[in-house]
Amino acid sequence: MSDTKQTAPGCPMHAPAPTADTEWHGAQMDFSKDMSYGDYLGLNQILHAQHPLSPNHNEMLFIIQHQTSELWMKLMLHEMRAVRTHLQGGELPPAFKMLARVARIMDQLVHAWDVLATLTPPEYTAIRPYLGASSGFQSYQYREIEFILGNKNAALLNVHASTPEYPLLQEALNTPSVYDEAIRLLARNGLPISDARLHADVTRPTEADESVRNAWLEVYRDPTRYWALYELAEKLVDLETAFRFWRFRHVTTVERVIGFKTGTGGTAGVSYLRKMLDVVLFPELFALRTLL
Ligand code: HEM
Ligand SMILES: N[C@@H](CC(=O)c1ccccc1NC=O)C(=O)O
Repeated sequence: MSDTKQTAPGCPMHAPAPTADTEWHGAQMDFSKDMSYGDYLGLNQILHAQHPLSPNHNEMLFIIQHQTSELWMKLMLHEMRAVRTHLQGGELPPAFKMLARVARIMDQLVHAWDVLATLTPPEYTAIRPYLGASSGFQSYQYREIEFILGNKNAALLNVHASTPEYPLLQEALNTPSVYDEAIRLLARNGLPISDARLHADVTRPTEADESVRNAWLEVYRDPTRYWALYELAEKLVDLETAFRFWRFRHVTTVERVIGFKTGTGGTAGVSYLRKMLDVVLFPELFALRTLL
């Protein structure tokens, strides 16, 4: 490990390591040969990846807000891919554990907007010209999250054409969503699902299906008989609810900061983001509530 250790010259956070005879409550002090905290976590890469382009003080907040969001998104994807595999295998307890974690990560991202909301319009206006045409619209991890939850849109792949992420996103588009797998599980548990739904084009966004709604309705009318499916449904509702809050905080924060300006990504801005509030990921799980 020692030959991979790097130093950051001139950085006060990375002063020379203390000598081996320095003692503090028995703690190991010399990591010239052993893997340290920073080595394990790759902090040299992470903490040297903030490169403000403007002279404005507040750009650091903007950068770190997005970088931390992307890290949490990475974990969400890691968990959701595993959820999908567990649903395929009918292993519900581990899937529940992971779905609960994903919903809490989404909650974390919802609350993170409180930090960014301290960025005022004049502060952001000082940064915005330096952003060029870059925009969260180009976040490939966000797009993969949308895809894995079933909000597929092949046209949006074009943003990533000729990037290393393109094949990954293409695969995400072509792979059944977590919700598709939940519906297959309903069918495997003897609940009648239409052939049209079971063989629906997985590259298209989820469309409400009557047989799926009726299947979930049966689950909700007899929870004790279908307890695991009932729990799965509620976990999915938790996740969609948290996602809706995220979208809402995004659009309200954007309106607060840039008003109705056109987005750097080329969309109309707030009116585009408001349209996205109408997206329903798991339509039947919400539709059935009116019927109970
Ligand atoms: C001051 C802060 C922010 C502003 C003014 C802002 C503005 C916008 C605008 C106007 C759009 C529409 C696309 C465009 O034309 O650019 C957008 C999309 C997007 N933003 Fe932000 N945003 C902010 C912060 C964030 C943060 C912190 C994230 C977290 C990663 C984020 C993630 C996204 C994503 C994923 C999209 C695409 C949404 C979709 O297509 O449904 N944004 N943003
Ligand atoms: N679309 C934003 C720019 C923006 O927010 C942004 C730019 C670069 C990196 C991340 C961003 N955040 C989310 O869209 C705007 O129109 O001001």
